[in-house]
Amino acid sequence: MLRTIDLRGTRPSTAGLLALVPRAATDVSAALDAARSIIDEVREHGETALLDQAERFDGVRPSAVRVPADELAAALEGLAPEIRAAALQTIERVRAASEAQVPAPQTTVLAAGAVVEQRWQPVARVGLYVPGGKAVYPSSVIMNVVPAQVAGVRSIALASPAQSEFGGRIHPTIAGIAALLGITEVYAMGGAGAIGAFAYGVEGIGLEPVQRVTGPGNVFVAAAKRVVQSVTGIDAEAGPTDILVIADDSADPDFVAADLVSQAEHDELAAAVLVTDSPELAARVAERLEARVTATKHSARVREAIDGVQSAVVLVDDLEQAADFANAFGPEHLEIQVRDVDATLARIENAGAIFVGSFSPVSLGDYAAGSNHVLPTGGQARHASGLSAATFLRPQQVVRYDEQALREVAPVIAALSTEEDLPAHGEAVTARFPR
Ligand SMILES: NC(=O)c1ccc[n+]([C@@H]2O[C@H](COP(=O)([O-])OP(=O)(O)OC[C@H]3O[C@@H](n4cnc5c(N)ncnc54)[C@H](O)[C@@H]3O)[C@@H](O)[C@H]2O)c1
Ligand SMILES: N[C@H](CO)Cc1c[nH]c[nH+]1
Ligand SMILES: [Zn+2]
Repeated sequence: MLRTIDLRGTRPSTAGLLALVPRAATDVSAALDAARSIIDEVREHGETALLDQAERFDGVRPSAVRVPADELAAALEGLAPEIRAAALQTIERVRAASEAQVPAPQTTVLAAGAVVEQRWQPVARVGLYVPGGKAVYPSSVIMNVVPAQVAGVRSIALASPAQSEFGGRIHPTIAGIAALLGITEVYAMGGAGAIGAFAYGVEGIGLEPVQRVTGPGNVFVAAAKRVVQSVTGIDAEAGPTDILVIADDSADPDFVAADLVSQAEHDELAAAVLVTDSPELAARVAERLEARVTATKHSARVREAIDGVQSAVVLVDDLEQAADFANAFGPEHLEIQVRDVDATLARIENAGAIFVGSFSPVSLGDYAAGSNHVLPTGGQARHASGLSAATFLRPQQVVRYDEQALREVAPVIAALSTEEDLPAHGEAVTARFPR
């Protein structure tokens, strides 16, 4: 069960807190070498490597990596009505929230005839990863595709691992929801190989390199995204899930336990952390946790995650210290279940997504809140953010000066170019004003 980190009576510095933050023993950096060699195989041997890797890691050899159009059409046709309806509702909510993430273009007039515009340009082509190992993630199709479409990305490719249960095809619900969203370029490939295929392209199957790879995945997927960052953009390292709950004695211990188990269910490497100023609450959560871990379907996986070094109950003196710890941890998901939620919320700087109050569990955000569930893990939320329409957009500056506006600023350019000993820069301006 959860180990205890007792911070009561201490006031560690940020560096001190960072050293105490629980993290999995197998992290992204530990998976880098494996990811790199898997990517190299794909660069060298293309589709054959992807088929070999499916056989090796997914236990099945697909007949081809590219998913044929008729398979997508059949999957769309075969979507169960309740799944189709749930997907459509999620799509509608995620689309509405994603539209609000598109920044407005700006025009700044610095003087008469001197204008700097800022426009938001979508990346041209993206590769979206949808996990499918220990669990399959049709919801991640929506979380990837919708913001890319809202941003105006022209070319979208999607990948998910081959499933042995379906003879090497991708999971039919993933195929069906991709088709529902109008995606036609889909590949049965998983893990680091899929990320490498997106980054470098695969000749022979028409897979052209992408400019950005996004989507969640296990530690190998996250490591592969780190490896390919020099050739393609990524969203964030959205690897093995974590949840951190800040709770005081007003929280319902069963709600807290249920939420910790819900995210531990993803992966043995998932982190479940409770931070509380109430030892009584900690004890009651531990009781409920034991009952829930024993009863839940994926009990062995959940127990391994909860028992892992990455999971803990952290005892603090007060909720200010709880917020300091959360900021050092940089959780993917932060839940705040305390009496005065806004006071704690105001102290939070770092989190992928924040779930406030007793009736906003992480599972809500996983499927139906309208927020995006692809979020930075492993402390990356200290500097990165979750997937959004903005992930697929780049600000570009457009400079528009007329003759008079350039003439007015010419002495500034002359002074600075002379100071930098780059006189040709100044001459490019004076050439325009010979007299
Ligand atoms: N942070 C987020 O936004 C977010 C969202 C959803 C899920 N997740 C995480 O995504 C992950 C999903 O993992 P999954 O395993 O179910 O699916 P996955 O698709 O991420 O991983 C399966 C693939 O991993 C590769 N693989 C498996 N074993 C390997 C090995 N020993 N060496 C090299 N490669 C190997 C294979 O290529 C396989 O196809 C979980 O960790 C979950 O927590 C994160
Ligand atoms: N909790 C995951 C994000 O870390 C997302 C997810 C998808 N399905 C279930 N959960
Ligand atoms: Zn989840």
